[in-house]
Amino acid sequence: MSRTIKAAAIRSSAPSGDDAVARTVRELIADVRARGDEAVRELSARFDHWEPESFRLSEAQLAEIMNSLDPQVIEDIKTVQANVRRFAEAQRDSMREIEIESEPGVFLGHRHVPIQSVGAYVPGGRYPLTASAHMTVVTAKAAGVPRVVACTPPIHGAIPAATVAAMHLAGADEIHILGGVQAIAAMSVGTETMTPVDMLAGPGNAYVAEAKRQLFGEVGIDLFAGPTEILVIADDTADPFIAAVDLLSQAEHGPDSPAVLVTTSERVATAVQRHIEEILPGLRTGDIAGPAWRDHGQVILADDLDEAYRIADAFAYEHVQVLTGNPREALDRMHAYGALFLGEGTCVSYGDKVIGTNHVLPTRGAARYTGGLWVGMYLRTVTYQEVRDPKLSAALGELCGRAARVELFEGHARSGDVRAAKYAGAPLAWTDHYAGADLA
Ligand SMILES: NC(=O)c1ccc[n+]([C@@H]2O[C@H](COP(=O)([O-])OP(=O)(O)OC[C@H]3O[C@@H](n4cnc5c(N)ncnc54)[C@H](O)[C@@H]3O)[C@@H](O)[C@H]2O)c1
Ligand SMILES: N[C@H](CO)Cc1c[nH]c[nH+]1
Ligand SMILES: [Zn+2]
Repeated sequence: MSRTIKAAAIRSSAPSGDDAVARTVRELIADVRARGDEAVRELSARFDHWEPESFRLSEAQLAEIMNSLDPQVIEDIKTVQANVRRFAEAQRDSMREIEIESEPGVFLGHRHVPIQSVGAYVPGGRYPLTASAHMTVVTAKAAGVPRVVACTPPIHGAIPAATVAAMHLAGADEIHILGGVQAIAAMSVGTETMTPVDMLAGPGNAYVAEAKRQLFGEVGIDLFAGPTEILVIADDTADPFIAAVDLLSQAEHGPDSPAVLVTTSERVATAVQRHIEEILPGLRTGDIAGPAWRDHGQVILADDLDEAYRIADAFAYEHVQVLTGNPREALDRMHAYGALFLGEGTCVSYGDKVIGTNHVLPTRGAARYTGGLWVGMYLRTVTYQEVRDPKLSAALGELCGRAARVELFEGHARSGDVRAAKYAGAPLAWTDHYAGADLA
């Protein structure tokens, strides 16, 4: 029976659609819908103190930003984007297009067709999330999306140069310095200066995630990728200092980012908590990670690893780091997570920043029903069919006629009837259209 040693003061919950954030977001979307660019301008000024002549960057501005950056930053962006692209392309190439001949003369197939326009949201209210540009834009381009509109907010009134460079190098077709609900709404419903997109992708804070949730249907969305979460599973072999550092790595995302330790070792539980208190005062973002750990941090003592995996599955967290003697075991034992980080050699920060898997991952329980962003989310798997053998079409027509009439669909039934009549001379009760036709 597990024992909670440190409980969360506040529990994070899935968005309900009727809380304060949801109400604010509803009003902001309605405003952008009603007043277009005028509303976008006002909201950008209100929330981000950002009132440029144009939110969209010009070619000249892009060139200036690229030239302003340290060449090492550009080089690193290119290296990471190559890692993200390599994995995304391998995933894309694993998606087979198929065509089967289900019966002689009957062909059924599916193809993967890129979505035609995508809005890539790259968060940045608190800090520049440059890596989210790799994850959203590089992956969309690997899928073959022809139009990628990338939006990111200004940071403290300035353009986030490295993020813009990452968007540009990733192949974004339009880059706008615009954040929050106003960006999500503008890309979804369109304004005088923004042509709407077909799908939104990318993470964001609670406002951004809620805006995507409310606009889903009108546009496609990738997934619910809200405030970051981390859960560490540790047995007695784990290094508690590494566990503590890694828990805080995600707690620094925001005061609403939960960090949970599930361990089978009382020694590890105690040591991790001590190390966290030691590390926090020296962490530049300790003013965020501290409250996150205080209000959302949990330490749970499990009887054994079986129970630890069960507890971790129940959390269905975005990131699960496995610091145990046999970390690969988690691949078979766990079911609900956004991404697994197996062993001490890797960590969530590698996934966030450099290694090549996608860091846009499900939060707040969404891992129960979806994985993270990947190239397949930008592709629509669409089917087609063709019947080349008239005899088989006639047989299908008779079957269709009977099946449709069971459901009282007379119009559907007749589409089957006419083929049975035209190709096999079947008698028709409701028309003499084919009577006497040459059926050779
Ligand atoms: N799940 C994932 O895959 C994933 C990946 C990366 C980042 N994240 C999350 O993204 C988030 C980034 O958050 P952020 O805030 O730094 O950037 P953000 O870009 O998501 O949000 C900034 C915007 O929020 C809007 N905003 C701020 N306060 C508001 C208010 N009171 N009302 C209406 N709008 C308001 C502003 O317009 C601002 O432009 C973090 O929570 C992080 O954990 C999640
Ligand atoms: N942990 C975030 C959600 O996976 C992604 C990220 C990017 N940069 C830093 N962190
Ligand atoms: Zn992170």
